Amino acid sequence: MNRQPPEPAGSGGLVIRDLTVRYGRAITVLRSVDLEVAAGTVVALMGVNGAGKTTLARAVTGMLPFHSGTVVGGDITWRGRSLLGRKPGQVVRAGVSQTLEGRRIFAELTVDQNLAVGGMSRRNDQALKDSRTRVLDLFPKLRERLDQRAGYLSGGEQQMLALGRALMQSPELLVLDEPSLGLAPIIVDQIRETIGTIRDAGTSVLLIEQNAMMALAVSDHGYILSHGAVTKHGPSSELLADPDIQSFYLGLDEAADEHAPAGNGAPA
Ligand SMILES: Nc1ncnc2c1ncn2[C@@H]1O[C@H](COP(=O)(O)OP(=O)(O)OP(=O)(O)O)[C@@H](O)[C@H]1O
Repeated sequence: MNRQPPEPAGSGGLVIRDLTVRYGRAITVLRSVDLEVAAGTVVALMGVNGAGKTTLARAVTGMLPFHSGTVVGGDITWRGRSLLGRKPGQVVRAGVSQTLEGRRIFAELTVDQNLAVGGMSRRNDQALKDSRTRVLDLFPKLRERLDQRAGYLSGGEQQMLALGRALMQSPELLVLDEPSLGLAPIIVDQIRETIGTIRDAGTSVLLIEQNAMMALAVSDHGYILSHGAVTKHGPSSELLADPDIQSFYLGLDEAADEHAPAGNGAPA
């Protein structure tokens, strides 16, 4: 496994600086967020429901306008160039793909057709074929079910298909929104291992997760988002040892539930 210290993101990775995002005219959801994903690393973004994790993913992937969201301050650069104002297709062509929260696959299409849709913006047939082979090597279960309707796959297989579809673009950065959501622990372990494999093959990952244990186990660096602001960040090994994070996010303190603030009140 590649555990070299990450290079500074600089021009090689994703750099988010002072990002403020609003929905409509009045709802400010992200406040002056700074975050980096250096090339070749997995970065975990964690936080409770409503902290703003998905909003950050939308800002990166050009999806905010579909949700009446606007970047009102700061910048997001990828390989040294701003992503602000780019449409989702342009972001994908720049090398950034994403999976959406809740495993959104096309249930009526077959596994193979879902993968084909994932590779649609690739013009080169050979590149498409190579991507498909790489994805099926990574997920042998999908190869066995190529002609099956995606809606009949198990939850874990659907998540693998969602990941595989995003990988059809051979992205340099993959943004994963809660890949462990609703999955059994054994499947979560498989997804975690797959994320490590994807990173080792050279794709950086921004992993959005409420499952902090899983996220910190596979990531190099982690960020905690609370009420739209980054309240803590550091190497994942250090966050795993942090008493606040252990008690609130990892459930390692039996009293955590009693002391946990209500709603979105994660420790600052
Ligand atoms: N289109 C929208 N219009 C107005 N408010 C929104 C919109 N989308 C999200 N929000 C609000 O923004 C806040 C952050 O939501 P977001 O989905 O980014 O959080 P999250 O950390 O991803 O939560 P979860 O883990 O539950 O998905 C929430 O209060 C949510 O209600």
